Amino acid sequence: MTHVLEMRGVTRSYGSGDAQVLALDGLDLTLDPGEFIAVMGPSGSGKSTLLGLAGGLDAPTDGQITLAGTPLSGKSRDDLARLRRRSVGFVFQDFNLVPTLTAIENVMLPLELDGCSSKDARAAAEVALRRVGLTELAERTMDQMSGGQRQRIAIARAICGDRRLILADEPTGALDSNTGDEVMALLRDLADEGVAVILVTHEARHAGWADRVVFLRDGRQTDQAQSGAGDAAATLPLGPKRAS
Ligand SMILES: Nc1ncnc2c1ncn2[C@@H]1O[C@H](COP(=O)(O)OP(=O)(O)OP(=O)(O)O)[C@@H](O)[C@H]1O
Repeated sequence: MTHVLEMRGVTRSYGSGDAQVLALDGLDLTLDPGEFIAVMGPSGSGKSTLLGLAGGLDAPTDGQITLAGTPLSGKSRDDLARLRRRSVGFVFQDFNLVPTLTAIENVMLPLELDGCSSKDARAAAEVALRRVGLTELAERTMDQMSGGQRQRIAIARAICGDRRLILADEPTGALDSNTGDEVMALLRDLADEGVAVILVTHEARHAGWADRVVFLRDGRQTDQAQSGAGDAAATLPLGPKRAS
Protein backbone atom coordinates (compact mmCIF):
# COMPACT_ATOMS: atom_id res chain seq x y z
CA MET A 1 0.00 0.00 0.00
CA THR A 2 1.29 3.47 -0.85
CA HIS A 3 1.66 5.65 2.20
CA VAL A 4 -0.26 8.91 2.02
CA LEU A 5 2.75 10.56 3.61
CA GLU A 6 6.26 9.40 4.36
CA MET A 7 8.83 11.54 6.16
CA ARG A 8 12.35 10.12 6.57
CA GLY A 9 15.02 11.85 8.64
CA VAL A 10 13.32 15.20 8.12
CA THR A 11 15.18 18.18 9.53
CA ARG A 12 14.23 21.83 9.22
CA SER A 13 16.57 24.45 10.59
CA TYR A 14 16.31 28.21 10.54
CA GLY A 15 19.23 30.65 10.67
CA SER A 16 22.85 29.63 11.12
CA GLY A 17 25.69 29.49 13.63
CA ASP A 18 24.77 30.40 17.19
CA ALA A 19 21.39 31.65 16.01
CA GLN A 20 20.44 28.36 14.37
CA VAL A 21 17.10 26.87 15.45
CA LEU A 22 16.35 23.21 14.75
CA ALA A 23 12.60 23.31 14.33
CA LEU A 24 12.52 19.63 13.35
CA ASP A 25 15.38 17.26 13.96
CA GLY A 26 15.50 13.98 12.03
CA LEU A 27 11.80 13.13 12.17
CA ASP A 28 10.47 9.84 10.76
CA LEU A 29 6.74 9.57 10.23
CA THR A 30 4.46 7.55 7.97
CA LEU A 31 0.75 7.89 7.51
CA ASP A 32 -1.53 5.44 5.74
CA PRO A 33 -5.00 5.95 4.25
CA GLY A 34 -7.58 6.10 7.02
CA GLU A 35 -5.02 6.86 9.72
CA PHE A 36 -5.66 9.75 12.10
CA ILE A 37 -2.70 10.98 14.13
CA ALA A 38 -2.53 13.77 16.67
CA VAL A 39 0.65 15.77 17.20
CA MET A 40 1.18 17.31 20.62
CA GLY A 41 4.02 19.18 22.23
CA PRO A 42 4.94 22.45 23.92
CA SER A 43 4.96 25.74 22.08
CA GLY A 44 7.95 25.86 19.72
CA SER A 45 8.36 22.06 19.58
CA GLY A 46 7.92 21.94 15.79
CA LYS A 47 4.25 21.02 15.31
CA SER A 48 3.41 23.71 12.74
CA THR A 49 6.73 23.15 11.01
CA LEU A 50 5.79 19.48 10.64
CA LEU A 51 2.43 20.37 9.05
CA GLY A 52 3.99 22.88 6.65
CA LEU A 53 6.54 20.32 5.49
CA ALA A 54 3.97 17.50 5.24
CA GLY A 55 1.82 19.65 2.97
CA GLY A 56 4.68 20.87 0.78
CA LEU A 57 4.30 24.48 1.93
CA ASP A 58 7.89 24.41 3.15
CA ALA A 59 10.96 22.35 2.21
CA PRO A 60 13.17 20.40 4.62
CA THR A 61 16.81 21.28 5.19
CA ASP A 62 17.55 17.55 5.16
CA GLY A 63 15.64 14.30 4.73
CA GLN A 64 12.96 13.06 2.35
CA ILE A 65 9.24 13.65 2.16
CA THR A 66 6.97 11.63 -0.12
CA LEU A 67 3.38 12.78 -0.55
CA ALA A 68 0.82 10.47 -2.18
CA GLY A 69 3.71 8.43 -3.61
CA THR A 70 5.52 11.47 -5.08
CA PRO A 71 8.88 12.58 -3.62
CA LEU A 72 8.77 16.34 -2.98
CA SER A 73 12.48 17.04 -3.35
CA GLY A 74 13.45 18.78 -6.56
CA LYS A 75 9.89 19.74 -7.43
CA SER A 76 9.33 23.22 -8.81
CA ARG A 77 7.16 25.65 -6.88
CA ASP A 78 4.37 25.22 -9.48
CA ASP A 79 4.53 21.42 -9.37
CA LEU A 80 4.40 21.52 -5.57
CA ALA A 81 1.39 23.81 -5.62
CA ARG A 82 -0.39 21.49 -8.06
CA LEU A 83 0.39 18.39 -6.02
CA ARG A 84 -0.74 20.17 -2.87
CA ARG A 85 -4.05 21.26 -4.38
CA ARG A 86 -4.77 17.71 -5.54
CA SER A 87 -3.61 15.77 -2.50
CA VAL A 88 -3.78 17.88 0.65
CA GLY A 89 -6.37 19.95 2.45
CA PHE A 90 -5.43 22.38 5.22
CA VAL A 91 -7.78 23.25 8.07
CA PHE A 92 -6.86 26.18 10.33
CA GLN A 93 -8.09 27.59 13.59
CA ASP A 94 -9.41 30.72 11.86
CA PHE A 95 -11.08 28.74 9.02
CA ASN A 96 -9.38 30.75 6.22
CA LEU A 97 -12.59 30.98 4.21
CA VAL A 98 -13.38 33.82 1.81
CA PRO A 99 -16.11 35.82 3.59
CA THR A 100 -17.79 37.17 0.46
CA LEU A 101 -18.19 33.76 -1.19
CA THR A 102 -20.94 31.27 -0.45
CA ALA A 103 -20.18 27.95 1.24
CA ILE A 104 -20.17 26.03 -2.02
CA GLU A 105 -18.02 28.66 -3.77
CA ASN A 106 -15.46 28.38 -0.95
CA VAL A 107 -15.40 24.60 -1.29
CA MET A 108 -15.08 24.78 -5.09
CA LEU A 109 -12.24 27.29 -5.05
CA PRO A 110 -9.18 24.98 -4.86
CA LEU A 111 -10.48 22.86 -7.73
CA GLU A 112 -11.19 25.91 -9.86
CA LEU A 113 -7.71 27.24 -9.10
CA ASP A 114 -6.46 23.91 -10.38
CA GLY A 115 -8.16 24.46 -13.75
CA CYS A 116 -11.25 22.35 -13.08
CA SER A 117 -14.42 23.55 -14.87
CA SER A 118 -17.02 25.30 -12.73
CA LYS A 119 -19.50 22.51 -13.41
CA ASP A 120 -17.13 19.75 -12.27
CA ALA A 121 -15.93 21.79 -9.28
CA ARG A 122 -19.55 22.39 -8.22
CA ALA A 123 -20.36 18.68 -8.49
CA ALA A 124 -17.32 17.76 -6.37
CA ALA A 125 -18.18 20.49 -3.84
CA GLU A 126 -21.72 19.13 -3.53
CA VAL A 127 -20.27 15.71 -2.66
CA ALA A 128 -17.91 17.27 -0.09
CA LEU A 129 -20.69 19.32 1.50
CA ARG A 130 -22.84 16.21 1.75
CA ARG A 131 -19.99 14.39 3.50
CA VAL A 132 -19.82 17.08 6.19
CA GLY A 133 -23.62 17.23 6.49
CA LEU A 134 -24.10 20.80 5.24
CA THR A 135 -25.81 20.43 1.88
CA GLU A 136 -28.60 22.76 2.92
CA LEU A 137 -26.20 25.63 3.70
CA ALA A 138 -24.49 25.58 0.29
CA GLU A 139 -25.68 29.03 -0.78
CA ARG A 140 -25.06 30.85 2.50
CA THR A 141 -22.19 33.27 2.95
CA MET A 142 -19.81 32.95 5.88
CA ASP A 143 -21.43 35.72 7.94
CA GLN A 144 -24.63 33.65 8.03
CA MET A 145 -22.93 30.68 9.69
CA SER A 146 -21.80 29.64 13.15
CA GLY A 147 -18.14 28.90 13.91
CA GLY A 148 -18.80 25.16 13.87
CA GLN A 149 -20.52 25.38 10.50
CA ARG A 150 -17.64 27.42 9.10
CA GLN A 151 -15.15 24.81 10.26
CA ARG A 152 -17.21 22.07 8.60
CA ILE A 153 -17.15 24.11 5.38
CA ALA A 154 -13.36 24.39 5.73
CA ILE A 155 -13.19 20.60 6.16
CA ALA A 156 -15.38 20.13 3.07
CA ARG A 157 -12.95 22.36 1.16
CA ALA A 158 -10.05 20.27 2.50
CA ILE A 159 -11.47 16.99 1.14
CA CYS A 160 -13.10 18.35 -2.03
CA GLY A 161 -11.88 16.59 -5.16
CA ASP A 162 -11.10 13.42 -3.26
CA ARG A 163 -8.03 14.72 -1.48
CA ARG A 164 -6.76 12.05 0.87
CA LEU A 165 -4.81 14.04 3.48
CA ILE A 166 -6.15 16.62 5.93
CA LEU A 167 -3.63 18.72 7.85
CA ALA A 168 -5.47 20.41 10.70
CA ASP A 169 -3.75 23.02 12.89
CA GLU A 170 -5.74 23.57 16.11
CA PRO A 171 -9.04 23.43 14.17
CA THR A 172 -11.13 23.74 17.32
CA GLY A 173 -9.22 26.69 18.79
CA ALA A 174 -12.00 29.17 17.98
CA LEU A 175 -14.89 26.88 18.93
CA ASP A 176 -16.72 26.09 22.15
CA SER A 177 -16.11 22.61 23.51
CA ASN A 178 -19.31 20.96 22.22
CA THR A 179 -18.78 22.33 18.73
CA GLY A 180 -15.12 21.34 18.94
CA ASP A 181 -16.14 17.78 19.76
CA GLU A 182 -18.45 17.71 16.74
CA VAL A 183 -15.56 18.77 14.51
CA MET A 184 -13.39 16.02 16.02
CA ALA A 185 -16.13 13.44 15.43
CA LEU A 186 -16.31 14.58 11.79
CA LEU A 187 -12.54 14.19 11.34
CA ARG A 188 -12.82 10.72 12.91
CA ASP A 189 -15.65 9.76 10.50
CA LEU A 190 -13.62 10.97 7.51
CA ALA A 191 -10.64 8.92 8.68
CA ASP A 192 -12.88 5.88 9.05
CA GLU A 193 -13.87 6.45 5.40
CA GLY A 194 -10.20 6.41 4.32
CA VAL A 195 -8.96 10.01 4.61
CA ALA A 196 -5.63 10.40 6.44
CA VAL A 197 -5.59 13.12 9.11
CA ILE A 198 -2.83 14.91 11.02
CA LEU A 199 -4.21 17.01 13.84
CA VAL A 200 -2.08 19.44 15.81
CA THR A 201 -3.67 20.04 19.17
CA HIS A 202 -2.92 21.13 22.71
CA GLU A 203 -5.92 19.24 24.04
CA ALA A 204 -5.57 15.64 25.18
CA ARG A 205 -9.34 15.26 24.89
CA HIS A 206 -9.11 15.96 21.18
CA ALA A 207 -6.02 13.82 20.68
CA GLY A 208 -8.23 11.04 22.04
CA TRP A 209 -10.05 10.89 18.70
CA ALA A 210 -6.83 9.91 16.91
CA ASP A 211 -5.43 6.42 16.32
CA ARG A 212 -2.06 7.45 17.72
CA VAL A 213 -0.45 10.47 19.25
CA VAL A 214 3.03 11.74 18.39
CA PHE A 215 4.71 13.89 21.05
CA LEU A 216 7.30 16.42 19.97
CA ARG A 217 9.82 18.32 22.03
CA ASP A 218 12.57 20.52 20.55
CA GLY A 219 11.84 19.15 17.09
CA ARG A 220 12.21 15.50 18.08
CA GLN A 221 9.65 12.84 18.65
CA THR A 222 9.83 11.99 22.33
CA ASP A 223 7.04 9.48 22.56
CA GLN A 224 4.18 7.84 20.76
CA ALA A 225 0.94 6.53 22.20
CA GLN A 226 -1.72 4.34 20.71
CA SER A 227 -5.07 5.89 21.08
CA GLY A 228 -8.67 5.02 20.33
CA ALA A 229 -11.57 7.14 19.21
CA GLY A 230 -12.76 9.19 22.10
CA ASP A 231 -11.05 7.34 24.92
CA ALA A 232 -7.41 8.24 24.66
CA ALA A 233 -7.33 10.92 27.30
CA ALA A 234 -7.54 8.10 29.81
CA THR A 235 -4.70 6.09 28.28
CA LEU A 236 -2.21 8.65 27.00
CA PRO A 237 0.99 9.17 28.95
CA LEU A 238 0.36 12.90 28.97
CA GLY A 239 1.57 13.97 32.41
CA PRO A 240 4.62 16.19 32.05
CA LYS A 241 4.56 15.93 28.26
CA ARG A 242 1.22 17.62 28.08
CA ALA A 243 1.50 20.69 25.90
CA SER A 244 1.95 24.08 27.47
N1 LIG B 1 10.19 31.23 9.84
C1 LIG B 1 10.89 30.96 10.95
N2 LIG B 1 12.06 31.58 11.19
C2 LIG B 1 12.81 31.29 12.29
N3 LIG B 1 12.44 30.40 13.23
C3 LIG B 1 11.27 29.77 13.06
C4 LIG B 1 10.43 30.00 11.92
N4 LIG B 1 9.34 29.21 12.02
C5 LIG B 1 9.47 28.52 13.17
N5 LIG B 1 10.62 28.85 13.78
C6 LIG B 1 11.13 28.28 15.05
O1 LIG B 1 11.07 26.87 14.93
C7 LIG B 1 10.66 26.29 16.17
C8 LIG B 1 9.41 25.44 15.94
O2 LIG B 1 8.34 26.32 15.60
P1 LIG B 1 6.86 25.78 15.33
O3 LIG B 1 6.04 26.97 14.95
O4 LIG B 1 6.91 24.65 14.37
O5 LIG B 1 6.43 25.25 16.76
P2 LIG B 1 4.97 24.84 17.30
O6 LIG B 1 5.18 23.57 18.08
O7 LIG B 1 4.01 24.81 16.18
O8 LIG B 1 4.63 26.03 18.28
P3 LIG B 1 3.18 26.64 18.73
O9 LIG B 1 2.50 25.57 19.54
O10 LIG B 1 3.56 27.84 19.54
O11 LIG B 1 2.45 26.99 17.46
C9 LIG B 1 10.43 27.44 17.14
O12 LIG B 1 11.62 27.61 17.90
C10 LIG B 1 10.22 28.63 16.23
O13 LIG B 1 10.62 29.82 16.85
